[in-house]
Amino acid sequence: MKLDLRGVSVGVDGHPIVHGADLVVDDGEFVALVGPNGCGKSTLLRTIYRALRPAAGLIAVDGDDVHRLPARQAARRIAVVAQETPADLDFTVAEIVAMGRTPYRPDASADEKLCAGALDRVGLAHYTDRVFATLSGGEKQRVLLARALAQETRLLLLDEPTSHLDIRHQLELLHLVRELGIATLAVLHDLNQAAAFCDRLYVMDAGRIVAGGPPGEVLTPELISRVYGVRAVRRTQLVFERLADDPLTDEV
Ligand SMILES: Nc1ncnc2c1ncn2[C@@H]1O[C@H](COP(=O)(O)OP(=O)(O)OP(=O)(O)O)[C@@H](O)[C@H]1O
Repeated sequence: MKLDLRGVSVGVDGHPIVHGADLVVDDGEFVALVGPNGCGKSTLLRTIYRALRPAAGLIAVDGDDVHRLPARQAARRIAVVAQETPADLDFTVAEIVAMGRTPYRPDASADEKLCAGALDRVGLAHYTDRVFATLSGGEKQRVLLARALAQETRLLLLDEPTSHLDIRHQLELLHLVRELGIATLAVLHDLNQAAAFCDRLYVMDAGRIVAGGPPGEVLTPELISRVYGVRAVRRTQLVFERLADDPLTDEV
């Protein structure tokens, strides 16, 4: 599954927000989209998952224009964890995750197994009967990732997927996404995390993509200073890793 954006411009309510964005996510790649608040990251992502239409340019998934695909076909190709959580309806966690199966012909027992597996992967297997509205922000975010996983697409879009998560769950989520091995485009704010987990990243500034490539090449102090208006300095500080990544722990 390949995502390919060519010259995508987007306006909202008559205001031009994104200008001529070129962006590619290859099969199996984990790509981050970073940039200052208000630069247009969510607007671009929303255009990829069809919440907005581009004013110009083409968004292709495996060569097909996503905005011309029937809704069900698009939903079989693209799963989304959006920034805004859905209205706090009275659905249970199981019902929310099962929504990921909507694009497919129902198969009760297979669907149930898939959804249970997806919830297990985000560490919420025991939450099936909880009412979604009663969950914490971080739990909601993980349930919505489970719904996206249950959708079994080859392309995953994530808008600030770690914003409500504590440091352990941030690492778990990023690790999980990387392990999925499916094409993923994620809006991230933490540049160190983006550099640690992503194959490549794109930097947006004022509606334009101003850089793209492997983190080590793109995230130079010069670029960070120009785009974010801060100085980037290498200093020793606490670095967080999953316990499972710790070689000492592995030996135990
Ligand atoms: N309806 C609208 N009318 C005018 N401007 C809008 C409208 N919707 C969004 N914008 C503007 O578009 C710009 C891009 O917003 P967007 O949410 O895409 O940014 P972002 O990069 O995702 O920001 P953040 O990091 O803060 O989430 C912002 O300046 C926002 O105020």
